[in-house]
Amino acid sequence: MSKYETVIGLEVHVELSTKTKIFCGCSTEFGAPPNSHTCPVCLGHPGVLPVLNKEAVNFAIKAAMALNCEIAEYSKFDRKNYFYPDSPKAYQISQYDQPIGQNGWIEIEVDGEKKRIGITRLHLEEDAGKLNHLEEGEGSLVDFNRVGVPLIEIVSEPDLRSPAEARAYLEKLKQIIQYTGVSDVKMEEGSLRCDANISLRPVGQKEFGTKTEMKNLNSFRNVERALEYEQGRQAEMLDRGEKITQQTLRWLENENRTKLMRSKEEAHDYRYFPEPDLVRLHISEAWKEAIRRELPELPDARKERYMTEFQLSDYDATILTNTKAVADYYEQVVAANVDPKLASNWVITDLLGHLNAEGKEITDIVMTPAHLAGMIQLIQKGTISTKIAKKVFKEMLATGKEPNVIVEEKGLVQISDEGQLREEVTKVLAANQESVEDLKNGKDRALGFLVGQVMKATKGKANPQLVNKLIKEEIGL
Ligand SMILES: Nc1ncnc2c1ncn2[C@@H]1O[C@H](COP(=O)(O)OP(=O)(O)OP(=O)(O)O)[C@@H](O)[C@H]1O
Ligand SMILES: [Mg+2]
Ligand SMILES: [Mg+2]
Repeated sequence: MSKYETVIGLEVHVELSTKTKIFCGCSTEFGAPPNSHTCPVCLGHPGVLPVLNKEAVNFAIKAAMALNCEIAEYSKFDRKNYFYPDSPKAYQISQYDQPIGQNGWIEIEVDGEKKRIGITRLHLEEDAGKLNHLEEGEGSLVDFNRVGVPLIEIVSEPDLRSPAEARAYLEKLKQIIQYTGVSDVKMEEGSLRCDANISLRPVGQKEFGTKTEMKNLNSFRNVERALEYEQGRQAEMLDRGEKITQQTLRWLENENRTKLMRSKEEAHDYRYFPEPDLVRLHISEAWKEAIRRELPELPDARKERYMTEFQLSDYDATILTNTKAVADYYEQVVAANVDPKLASNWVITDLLGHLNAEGKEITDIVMTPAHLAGMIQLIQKGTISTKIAKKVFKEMLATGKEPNVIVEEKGLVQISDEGQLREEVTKVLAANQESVEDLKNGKDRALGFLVGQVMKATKGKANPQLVNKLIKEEIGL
């Protein structure tokens, strides 16, 4: 047992997938040539005025609701002043004392234990530009395409107690946001970013210790690693009797350590003041209701439903509801009147297995849910065996053709004709006398072998149950 307790709070920035920026009509598209999506408003030219993008507000409210936040009746924007080359105005329009959402929570599960993590606030703000640092001494380039892309910042309570909990929180947060559809939450494209705050305190102490904040965390794995590193560094300092100073640190992934960026500023350093160019927002009950009606069923509820409605295990239901796209796909398969458990097996083992191996998303494939459902129906009806179905499945993925067409074209219909199969069985038995003897002497494994031989002889098309029965009949078991 460590003598210190770890305390972690995360700040997560999520880019909203509106078509245009938060205060002007520029496109938010990712990957455009540098500075091609800019205008006098997002570049902060003199005399221009911001116009609030209503969709960004709708998205922020939706996300806040999904995170169980109270939605403000009145919300306003504030200027956060700082100079840095990524910000052409030298201030960021953000929200200070009246954020869109407050007092929310999400539930995480680590090592089978469930825990609620509080969400202090969710506010709207504009993104900054992107700096590209050249070689040492060569300077930096700035790309303002990202300036003014709408962001929500989600600040957690310092409720997390380990790097593993921090990771579980991030995964859950990402999942919920992704379900709401307000962002694509891709950390690798920067549409989800995380700053991690961490402090240690002697076990049993009430007051929190002094925290440090880490930036430049570009994957969930790195968030966890950086927190583990910083937890160790702080513990060693405390062991030596040293004081932690409040600092902002940069995570150096390749060196597996943090580096000082700056000693941390306080809120008053930013000279926050109300944004004079934007009116206060009034979020009426009717507005809230309209958005609440658009909220989809969220991951936890959906998982519970899969367990009760489809009788799936906790494990299967968790995997199927991990992303909304997969859950939707699965449900469309089930809706076409196929056995939910069988559908679950095909989606989890075969479909997700394929996507994993190919590094693809479910939206990238040509096999529709109706096709998969059709194939499972062919198994249920006994038209094809499970073994043949694997071939059909591959073919559906490769060509996007309907299962019936594939079965027809390739002549894959299962042989269930007793006469025809008995002929095959007799041949196989004659050619494998040794196994026949083994089977007579009670070696059951020989049966599997003999069935396998018949399957082979029929190129997998024989109905295995029938072959089983016929072999036993022929041997007289
Ligand atoms: N002693 C502490 N140890 C660990 N985490 C803490 C501690 N105190 C606060 N935190 C966490 O630090 C985060 C502070 O985020 P917040 O956005 O409020 O402030 P900030 O980082 O100072 O502001 P900025 O947005 O300008 O970076 C929260 O997630 C909070 O839970
Ligand atoms: Mg913050
Ligand atoms: Mg911060």
